[in-house]
Amino acid sequence: MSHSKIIALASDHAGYQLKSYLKSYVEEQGYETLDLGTNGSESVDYPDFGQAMGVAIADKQADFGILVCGSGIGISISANRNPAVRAALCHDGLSARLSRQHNDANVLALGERLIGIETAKDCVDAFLSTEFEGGRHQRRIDKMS
Ligand SMILES: O=C(CO)[C@H](O)[C@H](O)[C@H](O)COP(=O)(O)O
Repeated sequence: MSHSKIIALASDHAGYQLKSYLKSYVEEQGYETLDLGTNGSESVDYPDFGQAMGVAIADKQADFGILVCGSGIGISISANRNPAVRAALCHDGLSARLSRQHNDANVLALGERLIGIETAKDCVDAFLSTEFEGGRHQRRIDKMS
């Protein structure tokens, strides 16, 4: 099945393996991907990749983003400095689902050193299959803009 949506992915060195795995995972589901790096295990700085995600989302080069660093914390903080980004750091599928339903999150952040592959897949599946509910939640999103 092919999707019209483009998923941008970015990580630092500590998230590189999970980012690579998830890139293939979403491509197998028919999504187009935009890989913003990093491209190996050499130590790099997560703000460079969080900022790259912010630009990709702000410029509408991608519909959604997936960020990975060791904990997911640094790279999500970095991406959230861009006003176009609502990045949600998730450790379980329910959080990922709620981040879409209530927060209209457009970027999912994960910590490779904290969660396993199956949990990461649960998060991605929930994130990409859940719609924003709007209504009272839209009012709250508007207040953040
Ligand atoms: O930002 C982080 C922690 O808040 C990430 O986990 C980074 O990936 C981590 O800090 C990288 O650490 P390293 O010791 O340089 O590999």
